[in-house]
Amino acid sequence: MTSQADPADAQASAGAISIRGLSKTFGALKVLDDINCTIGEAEFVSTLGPSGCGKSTILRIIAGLVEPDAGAELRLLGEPFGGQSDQVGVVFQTHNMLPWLTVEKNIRLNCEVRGVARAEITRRVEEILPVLKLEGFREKYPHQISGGMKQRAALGQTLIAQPKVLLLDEPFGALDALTRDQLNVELLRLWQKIRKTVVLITHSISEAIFLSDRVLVMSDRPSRVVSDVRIDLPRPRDPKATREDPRFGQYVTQLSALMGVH
Ligand SMILES: Nc1ncnc2c1ncn2[C@@H]1O[C@H](COP(=O)(O)OP(=O)(O)OP(=O)(O)O)[C@@H](O)[C@H]1O
Repeated sequence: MTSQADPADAQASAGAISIRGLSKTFGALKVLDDINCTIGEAEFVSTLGPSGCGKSTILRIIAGLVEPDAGAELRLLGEPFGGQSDQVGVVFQTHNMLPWLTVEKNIRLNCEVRGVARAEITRRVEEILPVLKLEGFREKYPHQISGGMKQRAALGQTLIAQPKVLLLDEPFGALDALTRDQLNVELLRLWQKIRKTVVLITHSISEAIFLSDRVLVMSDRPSRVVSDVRIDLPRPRDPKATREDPRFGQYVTQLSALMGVH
């Protein structure tokens, strides 16, 4: 995404996601106020902002789950938005696996309902399960696996449909700090392999820095993009080396100040 002050408008249509003049009002509550940004293809962008500022609302609009106010110009992969799209996959904080299906069957389901051929679904499952470290748990039911595994399976449910854009709404937010750190490392490894466009919502400044190419900072409601920070840390990123890089600390200081956290 580019900030509102960024003169990259000419390249807007080249991005995976292009948002111009996006506002959203729920009744009397103005949540989003003229959001403008572009997210490039294969870019990993995180969004930070105060609680309730509208981060999830932006994601839900991109996912076609919420209507923006009139006047917004939204493009997905160069095309005007047209509601929900197969090109977009979403993972929320809480998984939506069906309790009566195994991990594998839950993952297959997203393709089965789309009419993908059985053999092709099997091919994709065999590719995805090892990447998500779920091979040994394919026959387990959701209640038999840990919270971290459930969120990995939720990622699998989305990835199997091969979306070009991945929207992650605090996917590990409900997990303990250690599991969350581990899953972030795995997410990064996965992203380095699949290189999809990712938009992540998080409350964690260090998580945003560790994972992202750019971090967008939003203001309080009515919310705008107040800053767009490019994270210039080398990839692939090793957790220890990245956190020990002096620039990591500088980004923490910069983003903390922007967030009003001192
Ligand atoms: N469908 C809806 N109807 C009415 N109000 C809504 C609806 N969805 C969101 N809101 C309101 O819009 C505001 C922004 O909500 P949103 O969930 O997008 O914020 P957020 O930044 O993701 O919050 P958090 O960081 O706490 O998860 C909140 O005040 C919320 O109550």
